[in-house]
Formats: sequence, C-alpha cells, structure tokens
Amino acid sequence: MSSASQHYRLSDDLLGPVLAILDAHQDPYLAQGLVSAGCVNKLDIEGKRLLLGLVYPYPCMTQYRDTVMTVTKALAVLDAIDEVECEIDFQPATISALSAVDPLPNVKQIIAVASGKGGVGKSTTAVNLALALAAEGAKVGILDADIYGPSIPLMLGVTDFKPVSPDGKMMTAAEAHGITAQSIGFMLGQDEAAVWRGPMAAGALAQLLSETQWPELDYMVIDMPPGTGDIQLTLSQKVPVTGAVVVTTPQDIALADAKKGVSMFQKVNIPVLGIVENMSFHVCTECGHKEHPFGSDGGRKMAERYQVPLLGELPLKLNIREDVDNGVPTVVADPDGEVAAIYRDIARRVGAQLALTQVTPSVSINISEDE
Ligand SMILES: Nc1ncnc2c1ncn2[C@@H]1O[C@H](COP(=O)(O)OP(=O)(O)OP(=O)(O)O)[C@@H](O)[C@H]1O
Repeated sequence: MSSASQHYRLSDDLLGPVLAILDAHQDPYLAQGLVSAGCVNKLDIEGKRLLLGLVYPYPCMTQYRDTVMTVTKALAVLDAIDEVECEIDFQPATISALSAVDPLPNVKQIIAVASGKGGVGKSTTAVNLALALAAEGAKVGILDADIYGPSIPLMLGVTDFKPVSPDGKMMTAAEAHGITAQSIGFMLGQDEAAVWRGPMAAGALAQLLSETQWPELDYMVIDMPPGTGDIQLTLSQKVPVTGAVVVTTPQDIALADAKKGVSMFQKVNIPVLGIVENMSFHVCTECGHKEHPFGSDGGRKMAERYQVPLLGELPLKLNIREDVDNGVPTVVADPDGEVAAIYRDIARRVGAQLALTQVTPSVSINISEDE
C-alpha cells in the first residue's frame, strides 16, 4: 500500500532515522509498519519540532491519542527532535474500477453483512458495526435489505420515519445516531415480504439503494436478508459490494450455513472481510463464570479453514438485546463499555481489511424494471 501524496521535508540525515522509527511501529490492523503501510504522508521540521502527518486507510479515531503518545515517545530518542506535532486523518480507499453505470457516486465502500441462518444476530451486528465505524470517524449509511424481518428502523429508533421523494426520483433517508438509514421496512406492509420472488426482491432492493439520496459516505453497510438463496445471490450481483462480513453463532448448524455464505460470496468474487462470531460466550453477572452455551471456537475454526480473519467475538449479553430493542444500540448506549469496544475493534478490522483487499465491485448494477 502506498500513500496518495507524501510531503517529506527533512534532511537525509534525519529522514532515514525518522522513517526507521515510524516503520518500526507496527499497525495492528494493517499488520505493517506505518511507512510500509503508506500512512506517513507529511514530515517537516521547525527548529526541533517535528511535524508529522499520518493518514489511515481505515477509521480509528478512538486510537489517535494512543498512537500519538507511542510515536512521540519513540521519536524522542532522536537528538534533533524534542517535540512532535502529530496530525492524524482518515481517508478510505475509493472503489477503484467503477462500472459505467454508477448508481452510488457518493459511496466509497459497500459492506454486506450476511448470515447463513436467521436469528444469529446479523442485524444487531450490522447496526452496531455501522455505528462503530461512525464512532471511529467515518461517514456511514445503513441499508436494511432484510425483507424477511426489517429490524433496523426499530434498532435505530426511527420507526415512524416515512421516506418522501421531493423530485419524484430520489427518496429521502432517515438520520439516527449520526448515521443515515434506509430500510425496506419503511416501504413494506406487514406481510408483503414473504411473497416476493428472489429476483424481484433483489431488484427492488438494488433500486432502493440506488434511488435513495445518500449523503457523501465512506461506508455503506447492507443488512442482507438471512440465508444464501436466490435473493442473496442476486443482490450480491446487483450491488457493487466491496466486501462481506459473515455473522454466525458457534453452534454447528449455524456454522454449516455460514460456510455456505462464505462460499456464496467467494463464488461471486466478493472478498469476505471476515467472520463475526456472535453469542460466543456468556459471563455470569453474579459470579463472573464464563461459559459457552452454543459451543466454542466454531468461528475461529471456520475462519482458519476459509483463510479469512475472525473479526471478533461478541458475548451473549442481555443489554445487547435491550439496547437494540430501545432503539439505541450498545455502541451508542454504552460507548465506554467492553461490548462497544469489541464492536469498534471489529469496525477497525473491517476498514483495514477493505483497505488491504484490492477491491473492485462484483458487477455493475443494471436494474431492469421487471425484476
Ligand atoms: N450478542 C447478543 N446478546 C444478546 N442478544 C442478542 C445478541 N445478538 C443479537 N441478540 C438478540 O437476538 C435476536 C436476533 O438478533 P437479530 O435480529 O440481530 O438477528 P438476525 O440474524 O438479524 O435475525 P433475522 O434472521 O430474523 O433477521 C434479537 O432479539 C437481538 O436483540
């Protein structure tokens, strides 16, 4: 990876040691030194004050302070430097090869959150991932494409939102907790979903995505319908998804279905960014005993087998459910808690994986009226 533009204004004597020190700082998510990862885009010196500019390809705002402290301490060994002024920014990669038909010019990356099986916590993961990416400094949207049970309006507390179309073409989206949301649930009546044929549903969902007035977004998270059937396959082909996250629980049956999810994305050349194991463990609030009600290590073994990262393991925890039921997901309801920290860690991993994957959209979107 290399940075878009680098401004280095140091003498050769100083540049070498500074770059060596910065490259010795391994970024945990990119698994490379800061220089090799292309994060160092500015180096200048005023007297003995080093001006350092870092640009990350994934959002990591909650880590900025730690990074500044570590890097400043490391550079302090050089006699020529007695102060470091560090600016950190985030700039996600933009999809490199967009098709001629580009329905989402405002969106840099599209992440599909999928599961092989219903009820594993896909929507809970999708909404918390979207909010965690936002908490790390990204501009984020979420599309609730789960026609079997659109739950994002409830989870974001925007159940009474009704999209309008002032120009008769593009629909408005809801705003909640700093992210933009569109949901099939805003459009559907109670029992409409179940009767849709696969291609028709996928067409309608792709249309919903392309005909919504999204603001400039770094990431669009799509909460996919559960399963690996026609709708999911067609949707994956109609939308230029740049990476997929597969959610599973550790139990055998969910894992078997999640494997089908991974294979489906691999078949349509969508990079699988990794696996989230939800409801991995439960810690008793009274005695602190940790148990694995649905088995253990399934997600890890699956990740190893398919050679994709295990992005994180979430506990089975009452307040995760209560928070989404209250319309304020845990990342927002308890930002300093350990669950929010896990979601933010997953968000950084997802952003870094997208940056590390040479992404091109799966296919161009071509929506025909009859689908
Ligand atoms: N880690 C967790 N701890 C406790 N409850 C959870 C956790 N993850 C999800 N839940 C709860 O489990 C239920 C199912 O979650 P969710 O709706 O996110 O699953 P899903 O896979 O999207 O389901 P569907 O297939 O119906 O769309 C919800 O009530 C949710 O609040």
